[in-house]
Amino acid sequence: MLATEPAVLVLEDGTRYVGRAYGARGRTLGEAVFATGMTGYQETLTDPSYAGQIVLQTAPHIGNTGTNDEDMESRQIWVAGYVVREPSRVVSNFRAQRSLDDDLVAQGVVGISGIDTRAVTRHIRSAGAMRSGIFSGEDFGLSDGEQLDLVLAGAPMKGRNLSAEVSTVEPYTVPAVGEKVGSVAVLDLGVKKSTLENLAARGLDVHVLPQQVSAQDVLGLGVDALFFSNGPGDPQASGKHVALLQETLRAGLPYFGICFGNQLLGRALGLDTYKLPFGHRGINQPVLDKRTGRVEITAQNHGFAVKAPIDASFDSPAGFGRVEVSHFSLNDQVVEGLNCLDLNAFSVQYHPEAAAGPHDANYLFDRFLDMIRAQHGAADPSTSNSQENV
Ligand SMILES: NC(=O)CC[C@H](N)C(=O)O
Repeated sequence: MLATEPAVLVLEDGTRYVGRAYGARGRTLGEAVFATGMTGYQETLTDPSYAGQIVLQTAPHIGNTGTNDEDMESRQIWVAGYVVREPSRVVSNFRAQRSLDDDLVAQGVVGISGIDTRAVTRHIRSAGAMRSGIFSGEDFGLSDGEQLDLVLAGAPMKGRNLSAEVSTVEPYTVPAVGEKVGSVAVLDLGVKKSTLENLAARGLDVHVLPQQVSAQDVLGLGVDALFFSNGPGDPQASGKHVALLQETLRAGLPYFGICFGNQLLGRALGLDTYKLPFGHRGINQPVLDKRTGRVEITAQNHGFAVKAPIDASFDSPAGFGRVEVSHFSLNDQVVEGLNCLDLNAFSVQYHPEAAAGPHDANYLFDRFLDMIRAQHGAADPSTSNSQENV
């Protein structure tokens, strides 16, 4: 049943959008961001990278296919709040187990419906990402000024470290599927299930580690490579993960990173990261692979980016040899991938696991596997390129 109770979305610049209560009642605070995917709302909601964010869906009709246990990208919904135009009145799909509204209520996620999310998106695109709040139930009765004060008291995304909130508490292993090729340590900064499945499907034993482990813990596992996952928060606030990565790179451990893992490789190499005006979130973002000249249509979800020249290779300011931007966005030339020319390390800012989204970039997992295989094949790793140039 759709609610007729009122709710309001308040942005930090004082803009207010009145709609209807959706999901749990109460109040919630977070950075307002828009996602343009026409599909994949369950994967979006359960992507830990959205922790601390109130997500607006530009697709006007949400919830049509309900939710199920298989499409969870992690153990729960992570968005701080959810803004939609029109929740589906019926759930219609053979895989549906519950309605989206059931999940939002059960997990205490405050939402709002009846909002012209495309209008809010246009506002955010010109004014920039902002702190925001959704108020329903008793909190709808607070005065406009009280609601705005609460929004302004909320934590800005810039400078925020959220890794400990989303990471696994205990390490666990996802076994290789089929013939085992090697093993990889995954630092869980908010990892998605489909990433782990993509790694395991390539014959890798996947050792998922809590975010607070040390470089010694990682190196002590004797794995063939290290992977840093996607995740919420500002890469500038993740100094200890950057230091860990620098140490394992110096030890010659091959590395692949996705999204947050791309930003942290950038910082480990001595590059800066910065906050984008309103981020890239959607499943049709065009990226150029400079190596092949091919355009990939990619799934993206990032609010920060690495600062680096996109046209020519350069020296890593932190002394890790030559580096090149491997991929960049064809919408705004933002860095979308890094490749170390003197180390076995690369990363992308977008999502080759693409859940939901196109599979154009899935080859990157194969590239990682090739890197691990090559490392296995090296007669003596201590004389490989990766050691000489660090
Ligand atoms: N999906 C991600 O890993 C996001 C990385 C980072 N939190 C950002 O917003 O840019």
